[in-house]
Amino acid sequence: MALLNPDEAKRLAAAKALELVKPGMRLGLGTGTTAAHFVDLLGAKVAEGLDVLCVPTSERTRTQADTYKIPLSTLDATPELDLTIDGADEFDPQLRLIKGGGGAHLREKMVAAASKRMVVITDASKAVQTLGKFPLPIEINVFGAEATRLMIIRAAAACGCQGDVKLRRIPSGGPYVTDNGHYIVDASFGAIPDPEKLSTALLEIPGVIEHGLFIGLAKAVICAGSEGIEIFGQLD
Ligand SMILES: O=C[C@H](O)[C@H](O)[C@H](O)COP(=O)(O)O
Repeated sequence: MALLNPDEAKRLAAAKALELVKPGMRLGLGTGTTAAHFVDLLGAKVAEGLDVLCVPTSERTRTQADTYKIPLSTLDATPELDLTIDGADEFDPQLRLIKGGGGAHLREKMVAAASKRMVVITDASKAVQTLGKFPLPIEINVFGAEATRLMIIRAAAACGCQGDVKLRRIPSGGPYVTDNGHYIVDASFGAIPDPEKLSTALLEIPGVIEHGLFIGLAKAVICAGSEGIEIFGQLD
């Protein structure tokens, strides 16, 4: 196989994930550049007559899926899903993830948790031994955002995590606002020695809505590198 660039690798992983989709399935659609390849490929199948019902994890994905006329639902109307396909910012050997680089991790986690299976699609650059090189996104309430940020710093330090915790901003300088109307802080810890402990500690902070650590949710990772596909975990 010819060497793949990262975007070709993402598309290859998305194409492999498409093989898991069967007629009649209720699907969760992830967010991000890798998930967008999956939506493209799924859209082509829907145009050929594939019958699926999908719940998007962001307004961006909803808009993209709409352009293909992919039948869409909500987690309220379709609260139980068969399969979610989504990207990730990092994954480790235990299939723990960091997600939320695109700000969608709250809906992504809710949709993944409502699914029988979550399968992650990535390029090889996302594989790590220890999570944390990618800044951990933490969605927080707008009210008292600075107080919450300081509590996050203290709670993280007690879990062995230190580093900048910064409010995410848009290019014009204002705070980034999620689809849910919240802010995000990005925590540059470098390494997260105990993701389970950090997860619990963060969720105990009243202003924290949801963080981007996905633990025990991904059943498999389809990882495409310059030489082809590697599967971690169980695809079915
Ligand atoms: O909020 C965004 C999501 O968690 C994405 O799935 C994640 O950031 C990976 O995105 P990409 O496929 O663009 O690297």
